[in-house]
Amino acid sequence: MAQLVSHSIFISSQTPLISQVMEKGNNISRTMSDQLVESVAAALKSPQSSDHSTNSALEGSGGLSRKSSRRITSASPGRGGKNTHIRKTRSAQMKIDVDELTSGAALSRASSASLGLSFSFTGFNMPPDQIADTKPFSDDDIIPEDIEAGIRTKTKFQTEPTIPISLKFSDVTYKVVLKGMTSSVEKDILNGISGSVNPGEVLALMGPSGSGKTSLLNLLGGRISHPTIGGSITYNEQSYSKFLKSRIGFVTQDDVLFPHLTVKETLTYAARLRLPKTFTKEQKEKRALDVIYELGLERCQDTMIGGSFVRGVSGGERKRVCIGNEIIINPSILFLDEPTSGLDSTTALKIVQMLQDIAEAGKTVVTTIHQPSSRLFHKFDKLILLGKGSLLYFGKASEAMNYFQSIGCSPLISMNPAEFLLDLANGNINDVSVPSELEDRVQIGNAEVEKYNGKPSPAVVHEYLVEAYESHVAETEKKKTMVSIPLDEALKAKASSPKRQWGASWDEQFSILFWRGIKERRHDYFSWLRITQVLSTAVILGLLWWQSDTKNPKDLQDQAGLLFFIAVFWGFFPVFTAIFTFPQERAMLNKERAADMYRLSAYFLARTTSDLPLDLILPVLFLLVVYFMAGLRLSAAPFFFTILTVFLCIIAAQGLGLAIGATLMDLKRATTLASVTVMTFMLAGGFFVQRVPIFISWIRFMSFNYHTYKLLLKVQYEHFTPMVNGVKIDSGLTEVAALIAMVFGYRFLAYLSLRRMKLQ
Ligand SMILES: Nc1ncnc2c1ncn2[C@@H]1O[C@H](COP(=O)(O)OP(=O)(O)OP(=O)(O)O)[C@@H](O)[C@H]1O
Repeated sequence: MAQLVSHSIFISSQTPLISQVMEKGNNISRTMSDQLVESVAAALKSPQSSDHSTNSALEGSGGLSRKSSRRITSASPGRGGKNTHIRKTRSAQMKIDVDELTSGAALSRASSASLGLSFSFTGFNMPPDQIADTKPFSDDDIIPEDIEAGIRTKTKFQTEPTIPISLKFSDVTYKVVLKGMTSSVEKDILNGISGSVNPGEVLALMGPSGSGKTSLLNLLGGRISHPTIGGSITYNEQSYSKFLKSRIGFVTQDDVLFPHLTVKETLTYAARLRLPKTFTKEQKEKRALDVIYELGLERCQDTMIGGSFVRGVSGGERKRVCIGNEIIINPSILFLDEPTSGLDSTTALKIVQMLQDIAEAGKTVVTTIHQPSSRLFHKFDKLILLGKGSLLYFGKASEAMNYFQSIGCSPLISMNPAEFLLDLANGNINDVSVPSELEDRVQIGNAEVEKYNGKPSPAVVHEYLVEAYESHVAETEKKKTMVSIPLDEALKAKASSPKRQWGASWDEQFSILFWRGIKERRHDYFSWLRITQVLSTAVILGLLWWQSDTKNPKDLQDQAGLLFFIAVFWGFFPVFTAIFTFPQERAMLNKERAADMYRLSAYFLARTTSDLPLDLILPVLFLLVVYFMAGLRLSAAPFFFTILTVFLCIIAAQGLGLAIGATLMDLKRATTLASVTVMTFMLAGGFFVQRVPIFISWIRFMSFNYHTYKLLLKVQYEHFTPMVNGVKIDSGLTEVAALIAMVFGYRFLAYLSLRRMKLQ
């Protein structure tokens, strides 16, 4: 019954729009409008099927109806000022009128909408081919007139219901301690920032470089936890909880992506790791495809992302992949740090338009933005203007200019509002009229006055703006944000649940990360450079020790030298490749762990084992060449044991590299430490020096070169001599045990270091 009532309300709220669409039939295709009317009529006749039919009428063909209605509103004379009103009327279930929020009615409407109790969500039901027909975000889609009018010809971003989250923050402060050589100083990054943003809204954080936008975004997104953070940040009136990690999408300023994965692989792996367990593998893969089509990435879906050394997709496409990575989970809140930086104005407009669409689907969107064009500026619902970490304005973006006018600051020439606001925030008042109160603050005789041609200095302007905001707006806005918003208790409880939500089981996480690792690094392993390096070393060794024999002690000593070199070569190589593993992936690991994409143990095991199959192919090739060219013991068992010994050495050495990399997380320091360690292990390896002083002899037992060398001697010579070059040949069990202990011990150390890094 409730559904029926809300359904009728919905139909009636849409009726004026539908009739407008019909009246302006020349703006949309006849067929589409006919379909629309038929579907609505059918929906009215059949309440049972109404949800779906109305939905499909307004959403399925909705791309056109919406577009048409936008055109109508923008084309209708005398309606210019009502554009936003009509947009809001249309998406009444999603969009919340800020003023209404104080009564709480709008949020409950938005929350019920987001929970699927209304009609506007269709879920990701459209098959990709149909979505492709609508061409939602292709570069070819935007027709020039539409760009001019700031209108995009696409369907809205559509997802299944999500938990609506209202974000409030009050008096947020943040300071950092800067440690100098002799003393430490505290630096205030944010000084008492308050504001709020609700489902259905886009909040833009604007301000000059260094004003604190990224810091505020990170705090709001739960990305910084620091004892020096003050004030309160709440999500649906509750503080940050682990559950929120899976409900928050966070697009960082730098694009953190794997360069060798294609767009499709990137999004598919993200979907498989992040979407809830309730989705099947096929559904997750379909979601990835849907996002590809939604973001207009279909033409580059099989192109590698690329990076500094690999040519890949364009900057705009890469940014869209980053956004796709986050919207794939259908987040309740989406945070974006400078999503349009470095993009041309058309691409930037497309991205901001998409954010607006996402917000209209009931999500909360917060984005920092550097210098938006006026077209972009008008797409934001709310605005925070920061200057040197202080709040200069918070409120509706559309009212920002009026506010500054009301405190006596207005542009003297026509300018983009964003440019004007940034000038003010920078304290630059050229081409800006300022109130006499501000001019009176210029003190004659002050050295600053000369410098700024008798105008107030940037510091004075900043002070005036902060005071003006405090006295005119701050209290009213704070009161508004203090108003409690009624929300379903079950939802509240869910959003504040301390429980984490993993998208995949541990086994699945391991398997996905394992295959992702292999795909990402396949190019490294099968690079001809690496293969040539190993094979050429093998051939040179084979030629130098060509058909060596062991008939007399001198020949035996010579051949033992080859065995020692093999032990050193396969100890050195893996350390220096493994060292890069974690420092190189640090940004990705931080990003993915912050989003709770997987357990650290699954990542660690997958990352350290996915290299193994490929790492073990090269030594086999190497030994096939060296073993037979150098004429080592020709029999199946010794050959097999030689390979096994080298494998063990490689895995132990890799462990050391992983531990050093994970502990230091800095390539320069890690390579320095590794070169000293590897050299020490080599010198203590038993070939160069036999009579090691007793107080330092323990170092041998830590050297994988020493154990590998001893095992290789045993495999080759145990049948005819008990000692070679002063090294005693024994059962080999101690060496095997020592190497196995290193394989696990070093890895355990690396794992602990990664855990510690997370705690930091
Ligand atoms: N951990 C930190 N240690 C020292 N200084 C910091 C730290 N975090 C932020 N800052 C400083 O705080 C100020 C605000 O930084 P933030 O990155 O938030 O600015 P922003 O407005 O996002 O700048 P941009 O637009 O250039 O990205 C800067 O001066 C920055 O150097």
